[in-house]
Amino acid sequence: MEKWFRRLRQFRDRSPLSFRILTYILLFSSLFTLVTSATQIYTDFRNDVSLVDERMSVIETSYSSSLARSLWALDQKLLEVQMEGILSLPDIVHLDLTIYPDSRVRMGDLSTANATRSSTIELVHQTESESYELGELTITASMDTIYQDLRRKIVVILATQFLKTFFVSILIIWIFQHFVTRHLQTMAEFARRFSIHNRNEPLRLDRADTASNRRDELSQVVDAFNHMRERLEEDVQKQELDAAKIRKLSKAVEQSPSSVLICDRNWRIEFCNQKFCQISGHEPDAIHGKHPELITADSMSPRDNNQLWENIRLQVRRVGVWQGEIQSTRTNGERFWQQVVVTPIYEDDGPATHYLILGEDISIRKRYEQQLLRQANYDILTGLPNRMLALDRLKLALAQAQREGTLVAVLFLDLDNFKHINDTMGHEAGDNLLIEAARRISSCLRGTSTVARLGGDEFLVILPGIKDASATEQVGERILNTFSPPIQISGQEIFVSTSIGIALYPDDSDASGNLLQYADAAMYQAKSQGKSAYQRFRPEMKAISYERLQMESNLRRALELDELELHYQPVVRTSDGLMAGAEALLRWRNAELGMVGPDRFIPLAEETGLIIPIGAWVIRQACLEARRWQQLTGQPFFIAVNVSPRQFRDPGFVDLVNEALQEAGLPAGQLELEITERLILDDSIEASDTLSRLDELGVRLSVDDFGTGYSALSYLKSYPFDTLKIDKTFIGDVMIEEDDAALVRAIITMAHSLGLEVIAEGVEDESQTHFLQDHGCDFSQGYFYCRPIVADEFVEWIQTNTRAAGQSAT
Ligand SMILES: Nc1nc2c(ncn2[C@@H]2O[C@@H]3COP(=O)(O)O[C@H]4[C@@H](O)[C@H](n5cnc6c(=O)[nH]c(N)nc65)O[C@@H]4COP(=O)(O)O[C@H]3[C@H]2O)c(=O)[nH]1
Repeated sequence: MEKWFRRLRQFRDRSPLSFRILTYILLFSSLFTLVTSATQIYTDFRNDVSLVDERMSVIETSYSSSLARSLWALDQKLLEVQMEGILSLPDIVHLDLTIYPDSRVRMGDLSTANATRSSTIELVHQTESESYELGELTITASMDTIYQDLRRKIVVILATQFLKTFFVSILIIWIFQHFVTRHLQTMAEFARRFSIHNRNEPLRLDRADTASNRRDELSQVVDAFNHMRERLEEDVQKQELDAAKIRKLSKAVEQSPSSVLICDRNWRIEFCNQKFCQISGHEPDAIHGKHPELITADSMSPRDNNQLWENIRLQVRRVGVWQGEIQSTRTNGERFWQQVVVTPIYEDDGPATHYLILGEDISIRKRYEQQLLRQANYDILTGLPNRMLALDRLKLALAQAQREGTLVAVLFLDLDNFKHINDTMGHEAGDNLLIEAARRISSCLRGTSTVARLGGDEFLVILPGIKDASATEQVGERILNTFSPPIQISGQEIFVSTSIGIALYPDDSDASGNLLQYADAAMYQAKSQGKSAYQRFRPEMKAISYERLQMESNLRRALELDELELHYQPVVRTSDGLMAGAEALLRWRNAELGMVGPDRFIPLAEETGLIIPIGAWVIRQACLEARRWQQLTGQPFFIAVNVSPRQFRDPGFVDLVNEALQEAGLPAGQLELEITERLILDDSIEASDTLSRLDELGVRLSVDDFGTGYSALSYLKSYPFDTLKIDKTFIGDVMIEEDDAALVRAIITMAHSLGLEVIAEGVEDESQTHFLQDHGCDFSQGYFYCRPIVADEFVEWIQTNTRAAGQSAT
């Protein structure tokens, strides 16, 4: 028994649901069996009792009249027989016959019956007219058999029903266990094991894969599980994708090149990225929860700072964005500029939940802008206001003078020997000279005056609020005096003077443009009258100024109108006077100005930049002519062309030379470019590069006017020169001045030792040719041989020269 209980307990623990179902089935089926069996038993019992009653009633109907007759007839024997007959009937155990008035007959035994049931019959004799009550018979039936039967039935039915219920329950339990519970346990186990990390295995039940199985509820639950698993899988994958996206986005924000601040709805900093920390110097923890106004707090007063952030807040709320440039301070105290954009972040359609503050360090751009602004208004070299700012100041001064009834003086200054110094000592020296000149001019003026550099070596001085014109001349005098002491440039003492032109408002003009123009004209006048002087503008100077302007505008159209022409001066071999080449020299034939020499218009062309197209025309034309003459004479021939510094520095210069050679079909070795010493002394990388590229082309390079500059002879070794041209000033005096003769001898020797050929320029008489021949000068050029002549005449000269050569040869 104990064993059975143990097993039952195990079953209960292992399969509580089955156990409970078993219990319920047992309980309910037992109850049900009990009720039905009780009903059945009761019904049977009632039937048995009815049988007894029926039997009593049969006795009444069948025996009452016969008994009454036996009594009427007083037939005791028959009466007993009849009563024994009744007593023999089933269950009838006792009869009690009462005979009126006072007799009684009893038959049967009542003592053995535990439960009885009685019925009394009236015994009446019926005649035709009367009826006589003779007595009554009480019949007692025993109920013991019925009750015994009832008990037996109860026992049998209960036992069989219980057993049946029990076994049916066991069967149901087994079926339930086999078909349902174990699968439920599998599902439970699956659900227990199921997690985000263990979600790949689908749920499968250990049962046959039949059509009916596939349709049943368990399959539906399995499908639901697997569907849930797939959905979860999809959700997890989506979540992983979302997470990856979020990771990517947050990395992008974190590593963004712009600084990022994210504030909550109350403008408290929640997040800042690396860039923000890097540019501001703040640590994320230190600013967390603080207001972003801290980024501008040290750059302005607390009031302005509050105002700024209040404006930002209002604009972001009204317009949805604020952007602007703000100055911030790094934690190390350094100021910097940021381009800032502030926008709200919305979630769905609700109000702003956060604010995004994007910043970009624009300090470099700001500096650049300030620099550009400076460059637009100031001269980079000297730091003085430039032409634009000077004009602005002049206009302001004029307006003020008009209000106050005062005078304004405009002084136009030009350094007298700047060009020469720049040419001979190089750019750097020229720059230093300009800086020093700016300093000296400024030192002569008071605070309200303006000194500006207009360009090149031109300066402008504006003296506002003058009461007396003589004050202007005093300033002019002071400026002239300040240039008296020599200036130290490149280790040398240089004397520089300036020429000053003065125009006065309102005496000369009330327009700023005119005042400048008049002061310029006065300056030219001062220059032409011996330099280092100042001149007040006089109306007749307008004409001179006009002429210069006229020349400039004419020169602009010279190329177009085909007014330029080249003259050629032969270069001969000094030893025999035979033609070796020619130098192309530019002339300008103008209808109004007549024949204009290069000394008059080349500086203007350089100043205005016209030298670039003019110089290009010269090189092209010279190459074409050289090629033509070579074809004509059949002799090798070189053409020398002058190159001005501005032309040489033009980035397209080498290409131009190459194109000119290609167009003309002239071998590069037959073109010689004459370059002044100034260019070479300016040891910029560009100059060196251009010389090398020209050398690579095969073009010959010569140093023009050698000896006039502050020659640093070392350059002759560093650069690819082929020829050295001794300036005509030395040749002119070679027979008179022993110094010059010695110098020329030395130049020839030195050039030869460096592998350079020498051309003597400005040979005017025969004695000079002999000198040059004696000292081995390679080539000569000068009026002695031929003046510069036009192309057609040059062809004739070639023929004459060739003929003369032929004669001297025979
Ligand atoms: N007193 C004297 N002078 C002589 C004698 N032989 C030649 N000359 C002159 O000396 C100058 C020589 O040219 P440069 O030194 O290159 O000096 C040239 C050159 O620097 C420049 N130039 C001429 N043509 C051009 C050109 O096409 N481009 C550039 N950039 N400059 C040019 O103009 C300067 C003056 O040219 P030009 O007036 O033609 O003056 C020429 C020439 O006419 C002589 O025996 N005695």
